[in-house]
Amino acid sequence: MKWETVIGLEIHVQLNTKSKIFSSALTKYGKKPNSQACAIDLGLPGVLPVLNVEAVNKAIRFGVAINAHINKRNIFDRKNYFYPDLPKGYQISQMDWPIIGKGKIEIILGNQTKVICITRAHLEEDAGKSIHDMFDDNTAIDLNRAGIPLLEIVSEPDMRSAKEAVAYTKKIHTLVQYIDICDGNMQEGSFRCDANISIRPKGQKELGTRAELKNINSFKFLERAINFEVKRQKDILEEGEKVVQETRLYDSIKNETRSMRLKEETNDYRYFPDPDLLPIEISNELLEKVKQTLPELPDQRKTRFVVELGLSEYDADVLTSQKSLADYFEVMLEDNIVNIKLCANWVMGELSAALNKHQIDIQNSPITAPALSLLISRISDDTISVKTAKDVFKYMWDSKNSADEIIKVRGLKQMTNMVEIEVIIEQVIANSTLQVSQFKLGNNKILGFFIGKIMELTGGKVNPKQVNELLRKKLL
Ligand SMILES: Nc1ncnc2c1ncn2[C@@H]1O[C@H](COP(=O)(O)OP(=O)(O)OP(=O)(O)O)[C@@H](O)[C@H]1O
Ligand SMILES: [Mg+2]
Ligand SMILES: [Mg+2]
Repeated sequence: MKWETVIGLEIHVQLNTKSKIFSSALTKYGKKPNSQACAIDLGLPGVLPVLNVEAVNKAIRFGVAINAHINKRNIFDRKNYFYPDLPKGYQISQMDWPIIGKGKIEIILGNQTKVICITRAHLEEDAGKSIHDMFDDNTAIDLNRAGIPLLEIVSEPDMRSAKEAVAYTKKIHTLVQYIDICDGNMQEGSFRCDANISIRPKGQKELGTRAELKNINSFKFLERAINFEVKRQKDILEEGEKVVQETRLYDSIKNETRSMRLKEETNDYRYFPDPDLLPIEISNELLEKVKQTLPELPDQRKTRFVVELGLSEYDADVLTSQKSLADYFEVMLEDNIVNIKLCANWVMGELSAALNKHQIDIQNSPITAPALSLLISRISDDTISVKTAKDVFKYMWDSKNSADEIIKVRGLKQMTNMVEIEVIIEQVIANSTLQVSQFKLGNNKILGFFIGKIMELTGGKVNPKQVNELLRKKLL
């Protein structure tokens, strides 16, 4: 039987507000357990939640950025369930009237574009955290996370493969950082997703039964978890059995998913409007204001890179996939607008590789954008060859000295004296009679041999293009 995979994602975006959504407790990550939880987060009797307007503004920013419908009147509901990390016995969320309604996200896979519909995005508070490994057999609860504002973005079941799900998630991950509503830190859990997966016979309209994989916090795990789950469900159906609707956990070490609990139905939560909170009313003025403060969005920036800077779609896509990467690149162009393509290549190549290898964010790069820009100018003005530039880059990385200082101190400037270069070329030709005769017999590849020798003798300090031309002349 041919099966079709169906995926819908719930992405939890932690909004980067200073204080919590309903209290003034701070939201900093990594603080001492329970040092950032106040009476409101604990749900003690007699307290009242007070809405943090910043969280509302940030949710609206998302809605405006994806051009979604915004519910100008939206309502907080109580979602009731018992769990030790939820002291109130309910989570404040939004059910029937979410702040953001329908919207769309466009993803690109290879050379195909696909639209993924967004069902809704609602505001809610995060729960606390159970700590199982600190007190022997006891479990402790840290409520620092309780009450941190989340925007849960729910997609339609529109994705058909793990790759599409990853592309969609990455797109949202990039966007929320561009519009500065989330720090995007997946390791710290600021951006995580639940993947709902089902399969159905190809051509069938009705959806199959879904399993929900909770709290996935890396793109790699998302892809692996979905692929594992799809295979598990296929095996079940092919055995003639039924998939059960349940919540599962992805174990990244064993690369498998395990059942956590049967999935609750919506009505198990006994949702009802929170009587402690007024509906949120969004005025046209506020909407207008948010629109005006929105920065250039990733797609717009990408288009500008293609149209105005002449970059390829691919390069523009890579460079704009991270706001900080695109910012760095644009600072380089301030002094180097003639070498756009070369700057792009160095950011995506040498620099990204070094940052990756040392696990450093581009904001903390030991080589700043103006410094790299200068290095590139030294390639384009023929002071050094590309090969030498790669060495200079390494010295810059380690020493933080400028390209010019390094070139000077290490004597790396390219030889420009043609007479000297000619002498070396003639010397190489004179010592390579066999290779010369091979060249004369039509073996053009042998040129590489000569170039290699010349590079060796000059320590790479010659311009390969010049050498190539001269060499051909001398060999004829
Ligand atoms: N049969 C299905 N196969 C795959 N995905 C599905 C299927 N049915 C629903 N989905 C997806 O599951 C997600 C459901 O999220 P939603 O927040 O609406 O409800 P929930 O998961 O039941 O509730 P909760 O927020 O409590 O986890 C959506 O992304 C939706 O597209
Ligand atoms: Mg949900
Ligand atoms: Mg869910």
